[in-house]
Amino acid sequence: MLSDAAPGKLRIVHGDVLTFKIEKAFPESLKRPWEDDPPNVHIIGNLPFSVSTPLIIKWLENISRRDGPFAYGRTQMTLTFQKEVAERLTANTGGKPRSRLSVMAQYLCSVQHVFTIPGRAFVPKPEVDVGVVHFTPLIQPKIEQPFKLVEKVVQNVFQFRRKYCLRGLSMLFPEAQRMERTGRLLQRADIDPTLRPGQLSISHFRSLCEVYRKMCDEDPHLFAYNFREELKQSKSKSQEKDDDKESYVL
Ligand SMILES: C[S@@+](CC[C@H](N)C(=O)[O-])C[C@H]1O[C@@H](n2cnc3c(N)ncnc32)[C@H](O)[C@@H]1O
Repeated sequence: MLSDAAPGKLRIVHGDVLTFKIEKAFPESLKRPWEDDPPNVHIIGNLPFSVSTPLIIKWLENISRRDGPFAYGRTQMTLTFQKEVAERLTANTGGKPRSRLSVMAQYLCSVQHVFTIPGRAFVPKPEVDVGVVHFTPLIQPKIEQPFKLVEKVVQNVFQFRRKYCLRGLSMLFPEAQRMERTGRLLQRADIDPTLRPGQLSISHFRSLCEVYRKMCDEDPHLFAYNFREELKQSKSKSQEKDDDKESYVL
């Protein structure tokens, strides 16, 4: 009905936004160099919250690679989120909602919580209020390292959000050299180890990512290191030892 009402002006595509190739949806002529003003393509979404949060992570990674919807240039986005997620996306350093999402969004985009829509504006009324967030990709990201590397550092820092940042960062390193290498990372990045995750600014994260990148270049196994795997392996080794003991007793 909508496309009939606006012939030639509106095309409705039925599909899954998680797999739809937006980079093929518009003519090539709309493409703009990255450094120019944003192109005449705007993503507007009011999706279920279970879709919008994984989607923004996927689109942030697309921004870092300048592909997907950002093959047209610095495509702007206006999306809705649960209000608390909108507050995390836009939180400043030291703010209560400061989180992994704040750093991941703000190192790549200028992010603005434009307004909040009260839950009562919707039928049926959701349990939560809705935040409308506007994103404009930055010409120059504030951290110039691969997305996955930034994600790994940020994720590790925020996994112990009430502890000193030292705690989460230490999990980037194998247990055997954990304390020594964490100390070296913090010293080389010139970061106070007793800062809490929420107190770290984007430029603190930039220094941490740069030094961690150098450490990964020096040790090619480091980036693949996952402390959960090490934990699992050491648990299964001690389980094996216990099993051996039991069979001896039997
Ligand atoms: C909150 S409603 C918004 C409806 C309408 N766009 C509006 O703003 O009033 C969310 C809509 O997202 C659609 N949706 C859910 N998952 C989707 C997905 N993976 N891809 C595309 N649309 C999706 C639902 O069918 C539903 O129509």
